[in-house]
Amino acid sequence: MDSVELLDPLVGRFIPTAVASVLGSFLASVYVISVDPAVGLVVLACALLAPLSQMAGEKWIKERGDRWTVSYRGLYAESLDAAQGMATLKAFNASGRRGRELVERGEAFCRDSIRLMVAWCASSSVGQLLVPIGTAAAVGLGAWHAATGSVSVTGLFTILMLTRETFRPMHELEAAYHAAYSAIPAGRAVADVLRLEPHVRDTAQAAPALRHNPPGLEFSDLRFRYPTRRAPALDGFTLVVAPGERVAVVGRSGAGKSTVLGLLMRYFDTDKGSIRIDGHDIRDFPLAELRSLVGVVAQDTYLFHGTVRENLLLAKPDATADEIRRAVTAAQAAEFIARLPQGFETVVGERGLKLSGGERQRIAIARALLKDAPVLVLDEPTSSIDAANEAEITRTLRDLTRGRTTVVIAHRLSTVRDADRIVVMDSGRIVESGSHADLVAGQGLYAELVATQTGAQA
Ligand SMILES: Nc1ncnc2c1ncn2[C@@H]1O[C@H](COP(=O)(O)OP(=O)(O)OP(=O)(O)O)[C@@H](O)[C@H]1O
Repeated sequence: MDSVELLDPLVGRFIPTAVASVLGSFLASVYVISVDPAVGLVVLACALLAPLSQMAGEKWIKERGDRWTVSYRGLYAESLDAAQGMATLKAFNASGRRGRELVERGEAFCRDSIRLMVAWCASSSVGQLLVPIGTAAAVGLGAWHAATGSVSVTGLFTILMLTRETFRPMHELEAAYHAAYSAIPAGRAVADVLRLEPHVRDTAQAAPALRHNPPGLEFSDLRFRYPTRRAPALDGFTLVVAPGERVAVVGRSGAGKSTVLGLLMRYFDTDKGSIRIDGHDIRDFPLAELRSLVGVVAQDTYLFHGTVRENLLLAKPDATADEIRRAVTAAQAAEFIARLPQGFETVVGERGLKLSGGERQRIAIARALLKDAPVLVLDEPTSSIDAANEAEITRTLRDLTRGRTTVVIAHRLSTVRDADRIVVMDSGRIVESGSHADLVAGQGLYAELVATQTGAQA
């Protein structure tokens, strides 16, 4: 946003001034040539050399300008980060430390700004010096030619007037360029963003017809590494979920559970392997169609700045008032929404009224109900809910999963016992699979996780 705004002086001021200056200077110096060729050539040479000398320092300015941009963006991002994370910084008594770091960044930014100014001043002062030199030479030569009679008094008067007119636009150009200098690195930053290619290409034209409702899912030998990581997040993940089956995926933190969801939604594409819905590769579905097939109740529900109703309509923009009422009742959200100051019209989310984790989760469930997708992914659905509400929400979720193919990603093993099947992940692949009783009896990783959690709760 900032970079776009910085382009304004370049587009709005520098470019029109540059066109007018070049044209004005050229015409004025051509007229002086017609009056006195020698004087005209001196004026034209100085008029050309002034901007050329500036261009010679361009590389120097560019280097410093690039450093200035990096410094500016870093300071901006870190200041914003510190403001947004103020509660965390205060809780860790780290706000003073972060404040000092920001001051250091600010000082570095100040130094980079001064370096850029110095480069700018040095390169522009050569050009500026050429203006009085050119004017003095033209006036001196013109006066001499008038004294020797080769130029009339009227000609000398014309030379005096037009020499000034040749150099005047140079001053204006200089001022406009100065105002626009930060637009050059900003323009590069904007171009960098415009050149970015999406990770995932939406090339499919029409969605294949589904034979089963709900459809089955097939994850075959998925291998995936986040671009910023060395180790793969998924390494040979294979899982078949039958139509209508409810499969729970468990595993230690970082095992790759949420990555499976990210790949199913095509936030990223797999490096190797494939995901199929009802036998069709997910890349054969247009992205919008694919995402309309999958409902997600995520770990942390994001509420946008808007009313409760607007947040619910995100799932189904044309939902009727009756559909909304039924969804919130089934998600057990009706009661707390009724208690809000303006009910459904209460503004929530950023800068609005904050809701508790459990209330947000109920909204997420209501959204999933409204979306009514045949495939459902519950990503740690009860992680932000207290034990008293957990049983109730778990019951609601069970109703929600009826008649849908469901993948439950869970940390709290108490929430997955009634799944049709539990699969256990470790280092990006499935290492165990079976019912709760089978897995506990197997004395493997699942039994270990259960023992750890039971021990932690005891
Ligand atoms: N956006 C990302 N960029 C880079 N690495 C990531 C990203 N998201 C996850 N990872 C890494 O990929 C691995 C798998 O992460 P993932 O979130 O899938 O695990 P998880 O089993 O869902 O963990 P948790 O239960 O803690 O949510 C981890 O090593 C994690 O650090």
